[in-house]
Amino acid sequence: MSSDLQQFPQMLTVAGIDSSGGAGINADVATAFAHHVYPATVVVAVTAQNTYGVQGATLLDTNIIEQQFASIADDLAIKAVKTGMLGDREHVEIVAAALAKYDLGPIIIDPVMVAKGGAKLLTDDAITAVKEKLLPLATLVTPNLLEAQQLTGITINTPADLAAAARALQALGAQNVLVKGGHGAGDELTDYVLLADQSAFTLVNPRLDTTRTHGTGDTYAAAIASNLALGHDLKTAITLAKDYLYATVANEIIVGHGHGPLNHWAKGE
Ligand SMILES: Nc1ncnc2c1ncn2[C@@H]1O[C@H](COP(=O)(O)OP(=O)(O)O)[C@@H](O)[C@H]1O
Ligand SMILES: Cc1ncc(COP(=O)(O)O)c(N)n1
Repeated sequence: MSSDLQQFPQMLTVAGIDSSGGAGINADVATAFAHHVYPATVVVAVTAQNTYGVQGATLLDTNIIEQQFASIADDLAIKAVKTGMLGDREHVEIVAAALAKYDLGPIIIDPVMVAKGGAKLLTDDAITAVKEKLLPLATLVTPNLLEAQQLTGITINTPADLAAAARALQALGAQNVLVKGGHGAGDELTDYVLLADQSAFTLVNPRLDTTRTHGTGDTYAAAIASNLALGHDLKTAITLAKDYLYATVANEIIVGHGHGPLNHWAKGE
């Protein structure tokens, strides 16, 4: 049973733990399980948070982060990796170095900067490191509108701005770009995808009237990584992930009293 072909599909999430279970690594693990994909984890940060906000965060020692990567790379057969909360410049650089060192399959970079409640999950001085060290490694980068603006310096008001920002992210080194539209105005939310071959498409869905959106970005990127680990091509992986994400928002579960978590079981089985 040593052949790679016989290995169960495996993905890796490199991110922070959310004590309330709805975002970060917790969301990624739930998403991978829902896709019948085995999740491994490199814990970068531990947060104290709930559906009201983030009450505390600690970044782990960089040595144990490097060791987690080495342990996983020595044994598992990771077919796709995603990153989430990385905290500060030093941790962005450690993670980028490990992603460059090991072959973990396609790399999905979710450039998490600010939590739904407004807490900063990435220091300002780390943004340059994200641009210079992480984006050149990215098979796909998945910023929300605010993150796309921060990374490119382009203010996004129109579809033309959105396309320009996606092109600018490609110019920074990301092969493919998904700008998420959850922070947009109006009744419809539009995600914009620019692929490596320069083709572009949008994914449009109605805005659901809910505050239970804690962990949407993490869940989306983890679903894409899971679909890639299952062998889907990138466009299919994104499209299937969007359907999954929509179902997790549409089929509410009641947990907590603020921005509640998603229903990761929404697709059944
Ligand atoms: N209220 C909502 N109804 C339906 N889809 C939503 C809602 N809020 C967010 N989403 C979807 O979740 C995805 C991620 O949302 P977004 O807020 O842009 O990113 P992030 O969670 O990283 O801040 C997007 O595809 C967006 O369409
Ligand atoms: C550990 C961790 N990682 C990521 C997020 C972002 O999730 P959201 O934007 O939905 O609050 C979070 N709140 N906590």
